[in-house]
Amino acid sequence: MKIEQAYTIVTSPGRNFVTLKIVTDEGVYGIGDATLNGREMAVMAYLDEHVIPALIGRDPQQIEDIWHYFYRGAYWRRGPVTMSAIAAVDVALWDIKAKLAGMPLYQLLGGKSRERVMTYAHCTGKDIETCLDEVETHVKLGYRAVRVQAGVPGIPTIYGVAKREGERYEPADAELPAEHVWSTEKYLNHVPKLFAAVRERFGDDLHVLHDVHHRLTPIEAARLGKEVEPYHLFWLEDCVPAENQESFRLIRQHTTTPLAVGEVFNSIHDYRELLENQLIDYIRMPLSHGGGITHMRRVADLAGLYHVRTGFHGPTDLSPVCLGAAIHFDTWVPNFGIQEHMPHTEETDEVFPHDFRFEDGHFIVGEAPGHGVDIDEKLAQQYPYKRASLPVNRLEDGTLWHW
Ligand SMILES: O=C(O)C(=O)C[C@H](O)[C@H](O)CO
Ligand SMILES: [Mg+2]
Repeated sequence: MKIEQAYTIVTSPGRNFVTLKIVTDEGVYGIGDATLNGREMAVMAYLDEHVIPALIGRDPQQIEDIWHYFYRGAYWRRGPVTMSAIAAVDVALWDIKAKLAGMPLYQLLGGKSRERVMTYAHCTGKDIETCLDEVETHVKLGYRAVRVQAGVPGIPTIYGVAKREGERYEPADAELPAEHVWSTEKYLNHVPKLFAAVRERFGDDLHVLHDVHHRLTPIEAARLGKEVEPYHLFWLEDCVPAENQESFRLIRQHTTTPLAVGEVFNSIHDYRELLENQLIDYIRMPLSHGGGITHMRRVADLAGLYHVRTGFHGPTDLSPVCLGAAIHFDTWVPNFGIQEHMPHTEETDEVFPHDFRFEDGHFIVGEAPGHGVDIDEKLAQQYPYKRASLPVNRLEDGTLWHW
């Protein structure tokens, strides 16, 4: 069997997505998500120019060899563009292999470790009250876990909170990066009040999560982790930028609040010190940025040695193809923790028909052979690419900060 054709498809049904389709000489095909929010065209060019020409003619069943061919063979290892391109190939090839086997992907990975996949919803509001009302709505929808992000007095625009009430939150909202203002002091003084209010209104059973989105220094993160301990968070996410893995030692020494890290990671090496020194509790790297299933399996196994569980990134900037593959992975992986769920628009769901379903706060994996997600290429053409950039943050004095 040979790969006869492979091509990228860019579509924007509400936001941009890049998809790789690989077709075999026997007519079986697979698809992988190659979306890298705000840098879509870089991955597309990498695939079109450097990967696809070298894929044609290869045996699609040799997933492992193809992975190493593009990882080692590039010479320039790692990085989000390279690893997203490799991930798209890898997920498409696992899709093909599972279709050839006539099995849903989770069976090929080793079968079910659970019947359903617990998800967490995004609950946001311009202030604490509005955010709590959002929590109530999501609890009524069946969610057992919620991520809470509320506006902070004195900070005009904040990560996770839509600009206008009733609007969906989508951070890549302008052709060129919007400039936001950040104040660590205002944030740190305000955010513990949010968790106190959530516990006061919803009691102890609800899992409560929060995303700091890389904005603190280690000592500030240590303070926050310590202050929110009484509210028993499920996790505190990305409390500092994580290039310096060693910095988590300081945070860890001060707090028992569980830590989740890695949505911007793309390699097992980004995690090595964090895991081996037991500095975190959840890994977040998504399949579509981290080299696909082949690589993520290794990261999850390494994490398992240190009692660390998965909590895959799942915002709308990962396409339903990534989400569908993640739900198979979540259904199989022994050290599963939770799956992020930020619903796609109806238009996106129409472009990417899928067989996973959402029920009572959980995803239920589908039984179709493969990863169960397809792309309607004709419909995809109706939504042309539109350049969209993530914002940047500046401190109140104008200093460029982490967004
Ligand atoms: O979903 C999350 O936890 C995020 O932090 C979402 C990111 O801001 C988003 O993926 C950026 O593209
Ligand atoms: Mg995040």
